[in-house]
Amino acid sequence: MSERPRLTVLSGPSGVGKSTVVAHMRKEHPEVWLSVSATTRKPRPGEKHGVHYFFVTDDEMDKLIANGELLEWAEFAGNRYGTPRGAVMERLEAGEPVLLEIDLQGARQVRESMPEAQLVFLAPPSWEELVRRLTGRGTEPPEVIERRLEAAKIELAAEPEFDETLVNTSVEDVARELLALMDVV
Ligand SMILES: Nc1ncnc2c1ncn2[C@@H]1O[C@H](COP(=O)(O)OP(=O)(O)OP(=O)(O)O)[C@@H](O)[C@H]1O
Ligand SMILES: Nc1nc2c(ncn2[C@@H]2O[C@H](COP(=O)(O)O)[C@@H](O)[C@H]2O)c(=O)[nH]1
Repeated sequence: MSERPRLTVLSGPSGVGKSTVVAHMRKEHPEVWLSVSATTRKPRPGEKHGVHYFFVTDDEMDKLIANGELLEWAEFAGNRYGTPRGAVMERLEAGEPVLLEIDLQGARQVRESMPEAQLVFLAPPSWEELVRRLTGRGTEPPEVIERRLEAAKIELAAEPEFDETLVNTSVEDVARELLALMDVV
């Protein structure tokens, strides 16, 4: 029997460009399966239920957690986020390359429960550029940006915990590097 492919976790501070890199990568390689998380955060304009996230109520999130349906979950900047366990396990069993885009707390939980997982940290070229990207995205009010930047300081300090670090200077370059780490190309 062939070895089960490793699960890859992509983490990094809010605004570093995780979603941008993953979207670019999946345009060329749709066979990379990206887990759709559940979240209590409200949708941003253009975000679709079941595509970008499963947008759930606090009660629904409580139930997902209580029923053990999440592989990992965390509270991040005032909202909860979690990875539905069933879909991830199905895809791994089917031999597909599986990617999770989650925060540091979630990455640490995956490391505990699935030590074979590959943890990749996406770093900004500089702190100033991270602030510019997060602010420039224009999706969060100033107080939420502040909370996310506070979290970013902790996340950047945790970079040595990861197996690999990619610096997001060029979306194209990082997408290529991530594909190589996932053994897709
Ligand atoms: N290499 C890059 N150079 C310049 N801008 C970039 C680059 N990568 C991403 N961006 C821009 O940075 C902003 C944040 O990117 P994105 O939303 O992908 O970040 P994220 O890490 O997924 O954030 P979050 O964790 O909050 O979901 C977006 O406006 C995006 O267009
Ligand atoms: N621990 C988890 N973190 C997750 C999950 N899904 C997304 N995230 C991370 O949350 C922050 C904020 O995301 P945003 O969409 O509100 O900007 C970011 O770091 C995501 O990677 C998850 O299932 N578990």
